[in-house]
Amino acid sequence: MAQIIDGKKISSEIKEEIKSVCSQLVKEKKQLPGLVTILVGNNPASKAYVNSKAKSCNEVGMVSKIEILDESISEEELISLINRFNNDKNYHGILVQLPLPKYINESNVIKSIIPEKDVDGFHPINVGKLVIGEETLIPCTPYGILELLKRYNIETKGKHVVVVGRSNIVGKPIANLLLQKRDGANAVVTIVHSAAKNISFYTKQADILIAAIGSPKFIKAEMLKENVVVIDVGINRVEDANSPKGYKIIGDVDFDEVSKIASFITPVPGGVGPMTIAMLLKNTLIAYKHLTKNIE
Ligand SMILES: Nc1nc2c(c(=O)[nH]1)N[C@@H](CN(C=O)c1ccc(C(=O)N[C@@H](CCC(=O)O)C(=O)O)cc1)CN2
Repeated sequence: MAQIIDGKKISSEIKEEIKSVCSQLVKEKKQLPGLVTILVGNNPASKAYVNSKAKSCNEVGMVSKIEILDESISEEELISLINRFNNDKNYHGILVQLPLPKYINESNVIKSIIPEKDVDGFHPINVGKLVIGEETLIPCTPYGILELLKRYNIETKGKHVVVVGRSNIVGKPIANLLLQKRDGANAVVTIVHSAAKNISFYTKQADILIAAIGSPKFIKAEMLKENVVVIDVGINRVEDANSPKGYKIIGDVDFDEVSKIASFITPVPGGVGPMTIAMLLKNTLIAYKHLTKNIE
């Protein structure tokens, strides 16, 4: 039976570490790190994530602001708001909750955030730095996966990591990070996606499997080898008549079957998800440090 990788526990530990840094800043009467989160429209899941980010900021002692904008806002108005925060010294991190309404060009919006405040790590300058192995703000979910592997002492050097999914938020950045030699994981990486003719051919070779496809229970035990490490990034809402909410969250991996053959596995919920917010706080602290030079 696989050992559970407890993202909830690790994310709490990271938040405690950040909280103690913020307490020290208070003692030294220094400015506190600040994060502004921008939400366009009223997608219930996005609203919940934004509230959760603000709550976590408050818990660790960071300054936090939520800007909720009507779905009818124009791209120009959104970018002009971002520009205001680009120049606001109270906020060191700016995050625009995704997805955006279809009529707003996501790429234009991401590019309008100055790279120094881009705590999502989605700006092309930060993406480029990540790919060439330079220090930068790393997208929160991949950063969380690296932290889980590190804190569970899971060796990646020379291991074959198979990433299923090629999104800009998870698949591409985690593949690049795990590939890195200098200060990196030094793994052998394969990216598989929906156009692959025989996905199992690739997944069966994985020492570490990262599932980020957005398809409930897509990864089955017979697609994997014994003792594989399984990281499930999927967050899929499926109907559940037994839940008061009417739905439950499940991952991209068939947890019940796969946990019988894996050596380590992340659950959903409680695995990678909580790490996304913990690493957002960490990125806000890193951005603060660079912008203010207030911490060694
Ligand atoms: N600007 C961004 N937008 C989005 C990102 C992102 O990193 N930046 N990621 C996702 C949503 N997301 C954060 O924004 C996020 C997703 C899931 C969780 C989480 O803690 N999940 C829990 C389950 C929560 C539930 O019950 O609904 C878990 O897996 O245990 C946190 C943050 C898309 N948008």
